[in-house]
Amino acid sequence: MSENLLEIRRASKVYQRGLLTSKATIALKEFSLVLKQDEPTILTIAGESGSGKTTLAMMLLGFTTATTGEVLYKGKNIAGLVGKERMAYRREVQAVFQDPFAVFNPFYKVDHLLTVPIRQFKLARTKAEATSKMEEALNSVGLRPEDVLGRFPHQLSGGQRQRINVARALLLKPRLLIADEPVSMVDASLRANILESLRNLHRDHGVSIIYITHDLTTAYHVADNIIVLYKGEVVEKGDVESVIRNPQHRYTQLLVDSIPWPNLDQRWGHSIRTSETTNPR
Ligand SMILES: Nc1ncnc2c1ncn2[C@@H]1O[C@H](COP(=O)(O)OP(=O)(O)OP(=O)(O)O)[C@@H](O)[C@H]1O
Repeated sequence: MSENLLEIRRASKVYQRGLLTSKATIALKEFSLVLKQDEPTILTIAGESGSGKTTLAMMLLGFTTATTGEVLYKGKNIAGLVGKERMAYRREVQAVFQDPFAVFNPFYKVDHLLTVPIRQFKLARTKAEATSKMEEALNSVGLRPEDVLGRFPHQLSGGQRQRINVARALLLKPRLLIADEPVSMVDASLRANILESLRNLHRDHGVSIIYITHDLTTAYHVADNIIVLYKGEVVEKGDVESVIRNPQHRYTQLLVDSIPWPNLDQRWGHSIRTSETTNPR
């Protein structure tokens, strides 16, 4: 029997009242999920603003804990990981966030973002090995090392910065990548490129990806399966093709219908998915 890479068991997150309100917010309600170790997949978590997507990402990365329920990584509750296991989890579960600028320190050259994990996780024994790993990671996201290394973050485009983030994740050879709106702040012309880097990460290195987005178009191009969240609850799930072509829940229907599919498809569908047709519905 295959061991689970990730299992979320009925996780809920309740934010207690804020300064101006006495109401508690249920950001996520009894959310469950299983990803198998030997079946790498790309799963989209879709939903509009406030549906609980980021709360889920924060929970998976251990930045916030579930109010009830649990998150297990390779069978162990992440809240209880210590020592080597915690280190392995921190290395094997990586994230790429929405704002490609936020993770960079403006005072360091972009190399810093790559050399820190190499040092922290002891990924190379010599400087030459470190350089070759960095170059390999950059090449695999379609960047030429000579174009980006030695530069400061503001000297790069948003698309280049986000691809460096993906390269950083790649360097660590994660088992699971949490990509929270990774292309929503990137120029449309570069989106396909970055999403393709993510798919390559999945295809070539067996990385499972949880792709969090409000945008069903990119989800359709990138993901195998989808879970639709509405106000913290799962309203629909299944393989992305069936859910988008034939949405059952009213909310998913609204999400699908609000998108001008044909135009978006024509522009960058084919490089990412080979089997699609022009209009999914
Ligand atoms: N730290 C917090 N304290 C109180 N309420 C919060 C907190 N973080 C999120 N919430 C609330 O929880 C709900 C879910 O928020 P969350 O950020 O997970 O949604 P989201 O789907 O990621 O939205 P967006 O796409 O806008 O980022 C929202 O109603 C939000 O206001």
